[in-house]
Amino acid sequence: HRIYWEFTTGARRRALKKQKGCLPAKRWPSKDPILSIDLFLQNYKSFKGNRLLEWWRCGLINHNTNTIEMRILTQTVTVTDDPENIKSMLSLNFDSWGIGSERITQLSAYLGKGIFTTEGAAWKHSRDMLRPCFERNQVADVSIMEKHTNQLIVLIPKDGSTIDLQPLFHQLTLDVATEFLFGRSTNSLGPNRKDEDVEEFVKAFEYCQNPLSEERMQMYGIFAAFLPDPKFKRCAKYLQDFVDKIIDDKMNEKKDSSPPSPSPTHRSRYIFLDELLSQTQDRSKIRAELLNILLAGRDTTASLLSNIFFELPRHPHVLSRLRAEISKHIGSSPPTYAQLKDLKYLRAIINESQRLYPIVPTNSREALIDTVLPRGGGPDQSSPVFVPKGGYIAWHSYSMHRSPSIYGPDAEDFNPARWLDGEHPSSPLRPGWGYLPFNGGPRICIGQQFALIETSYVTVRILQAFQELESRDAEPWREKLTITCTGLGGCKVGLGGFR
Ligand code: HEM
Repeated sequence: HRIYWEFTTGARRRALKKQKGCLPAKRWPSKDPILSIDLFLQNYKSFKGNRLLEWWRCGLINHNTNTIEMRILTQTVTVTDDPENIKSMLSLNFDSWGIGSERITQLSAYLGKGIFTTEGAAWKHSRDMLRPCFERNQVADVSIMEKHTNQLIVLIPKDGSTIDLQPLFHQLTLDVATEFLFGRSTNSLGPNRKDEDVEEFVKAFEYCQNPLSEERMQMYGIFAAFLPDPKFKRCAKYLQDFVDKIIDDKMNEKKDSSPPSPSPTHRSRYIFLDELLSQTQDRSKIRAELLNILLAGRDTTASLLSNIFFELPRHPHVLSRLRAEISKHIGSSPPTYAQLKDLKYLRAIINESQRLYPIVPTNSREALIDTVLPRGGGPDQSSPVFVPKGGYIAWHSYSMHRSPSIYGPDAEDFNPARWLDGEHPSSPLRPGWGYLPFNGGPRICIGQQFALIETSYVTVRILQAFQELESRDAEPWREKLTITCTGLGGCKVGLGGFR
């Protein structure tokens, strides 16, 4: 078998390496030459201490490289924060890379088969069905956001007492996403809210996204990752039942000859759930598509809002400049889409927040065929690196976004001015593939514009409503890493000067 392999696959690989001039990437040294147990334990300890992202970033810096190979237990992973390598995987060489069998297995277990868990024709079909939701005229209709943001503002204490905005942002983005995509909101912030159902749903989603929860790590320690998890199954079932209820309600509404329209704006909107129901009656397919899009649209924008309101009160000059921009361009009335697009400083704040705290700070792809990364091999890391079929590459936007070679010596500071031409030594800043909050290439985030408008809308409305914003948390930002990343301590603030 080995001789046959050397003459076929082996010979093909050697030829490819020679043709492209491939050299091996640096290897992260390990005390245990077989399973790298020491590296596994260091990863585990960093994850448990909520500092895995920093640990990886420091690893790359300390090894003086942007691309490094690491063996953990039975798997070899190449970690890179080199924009050229990321561009090659996500765009130039897109067809050679898949989202990875591990991701498909893990996410399908609770989401089913949808845009996040499929590839090829099935993925394209899901994406084509979703695309009309995010056309300009859909995203520009900010009326949905007004209603839900008002409901959130009602729930904020007006006397300046401390409130954690993070859970409220999670409810808000769920309410907005369900109304936008399904034509019917979970309305968890509304006056007649059925809190318990939505709370359970959010908890179940969070559990499934983070099977290595603190609860399980405390119970089983390092073995948590390898033991069966009955709670995961219960949570996955809860998610399915919750979404089934939305589907049933919609079907019943359709059966009813004169359905009460929830809002006049809906009649002209493209509603994703309506489109799904017109294409298939297969409940598991509909459910999977809904859960997939909820994974994307829910906690991502909530985490971004939470990070922005974490930073704003810590930088009074940034906050007052933003207030000045809002009063100049909008005043105190609800903003329009066009006005929001005009807020250059707000956009710089959003960019800066996503730079320092990317919501998807690390991601991976699996080689579908023998292929190469353009850089990272050899003593100066400038040669291509060979990646065999099945090889895993993890890229690290978190460390790329903090790289002084792209953002200058103050890369670790929160400074929105770096995004404004002429206001920072590294200006004009054009990081290209060195800035990737929404990914790039054919699988770029389809909800990017929607997320930016929602974030801008909510930020403006809260600042219009409250003249005072204070941080009530002395702790620095720390990561809470699941498949996305949010601030561990939430977003504790005091809001006053209500008008
Ligand atoms: C700040 C908010 C958001 C961030 C940072 C974000 C980021 C991302 C990233 C990095 C990906 C690529 C994932 C991968 O390839 O592995 C992605 C994909 C996606 N996002 Fe977003 N996203 C946000 C908000 C939204 C919203 C609000 C929606 C929809 C309502 C959405 C829908 C999607 C979808 C459907 C995909 C899958 C695209 C595909 O595979 O073709 N996202 N997002």
